[in-house]
Amino acid sequence: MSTVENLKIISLDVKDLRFPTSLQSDGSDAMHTDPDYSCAYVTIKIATGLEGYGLTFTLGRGTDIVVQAINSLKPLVVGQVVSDIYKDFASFWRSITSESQLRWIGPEKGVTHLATAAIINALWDLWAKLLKKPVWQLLADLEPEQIVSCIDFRYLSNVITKDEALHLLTQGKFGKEQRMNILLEKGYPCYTTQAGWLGYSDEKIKMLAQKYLDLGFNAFKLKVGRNLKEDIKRLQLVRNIIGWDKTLMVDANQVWEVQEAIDWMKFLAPFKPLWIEEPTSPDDVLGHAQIAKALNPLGIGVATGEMCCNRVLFKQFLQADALQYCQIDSARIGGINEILAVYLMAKKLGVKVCPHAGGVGLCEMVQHLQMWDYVALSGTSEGKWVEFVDQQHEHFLHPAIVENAHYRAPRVPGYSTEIKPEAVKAYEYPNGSEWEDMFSKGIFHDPRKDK
Ligand SMILES: C[C@H](O)[C@@H](O)CC(=O)C(=O)O
Ligand SMILES: [Mg+2]
Repeated sequence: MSTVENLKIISLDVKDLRFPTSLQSDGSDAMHTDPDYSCAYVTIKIATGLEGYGLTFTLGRGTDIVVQAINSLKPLVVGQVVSDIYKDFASFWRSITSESQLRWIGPEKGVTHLATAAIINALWDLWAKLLKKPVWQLLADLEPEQIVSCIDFRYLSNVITKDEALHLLTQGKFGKEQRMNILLEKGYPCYTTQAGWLGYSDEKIKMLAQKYLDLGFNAFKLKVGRNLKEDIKRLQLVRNIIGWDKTLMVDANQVWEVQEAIDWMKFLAPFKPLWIEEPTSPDDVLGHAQIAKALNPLGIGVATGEMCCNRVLFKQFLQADALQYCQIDSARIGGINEILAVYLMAKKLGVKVCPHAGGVGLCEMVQHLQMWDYVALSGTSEGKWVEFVDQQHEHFLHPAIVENAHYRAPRVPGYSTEIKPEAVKAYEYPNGSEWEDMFSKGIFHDPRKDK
């Protein structure tokens, strides 16, 4: 810790970055038909000039609102001494999430929590750079007491206490070195959603399924939920290509009623999906539990988490057997500190964590978390994957690297969150050069004209 003593945060800057993914229907699903993958991108600078980068993922419109929320939290960050934050990270995290007036517009959910995630992610990037380690290794090297000191256990004690967390983390130390070596050699398994976006033509789906099969992928996720006949046709198309020995997942992105989800999935069951993801409202714990119970005899699990608003809701999903695959998302809840709590609860209750990724920077970040889990907590990658989508990585200075359907363990210090300055200039909304160009060609409406 000595190298980070007395360093003050001197600035926090945030930018609205948007990529025009809706043009090709990249990222489309039954609920989100035209996403422009975007992010609120935070830069935190300390007195030495070192910068930490963090972001939260958005779908285009609304990113400006997250930017505003980040600016509202800024006074709580600028002027802080980083060593004070990292010595008692849980207290700092609580100061951000429980600010007595701002919390009214959350608390710990929605826009304010996305803003928290971007700031907290930047602070982890900074910490890892100060210690010259990738985040996964920083986490793996922290003593159990230090990990626990990052977590706000408020509202969790009926499922996990600090002492239980310490016990799980201490157990996780056995075999850590060996697992680190395996990770460095083999990487961590991933599945892809690249072939599955709902707005893609059948030809494109077939071409991409074949491409990723040839690249060594053995697990594929398809979007469903708009039209049952279409779903059946597409699942058949993809099964024809990948065969029956590969894993298939399906994702409805919250479009169904509870009974509708059960009925629809009975028709998709012959295609042997491993899980149905987000079958209904992301807040409906008991609805998910009902779906999970009904689909269990068909061998289909329930996956959710990418829109689970905080650790408390994750707790209830886990308590109620409402999910079999816990999909933490690196930018939805309040950054690494809160996600650590979810991993610990999932470990205690024996639920597999298969992180959501794919959106801008999500693959870059979440690979670190799952690698830490493998090395220092659950100790296994059996039956687990991190999602992978091959989009927007070219804009990152140190992008996620996938080879043979495995994420390579990042070696560069930080959280892999730094976006190239030229990409920031081109895609800042609405004044970036790419946006100016698209507005001038009439490809998108220029919002500045509405003012
Ligand atoms: C709108 C997003 O692309 C969403 O469809 C992503 C998602 O649900 C997933 O990757 O899973
Ligand atoms: Mg999903």
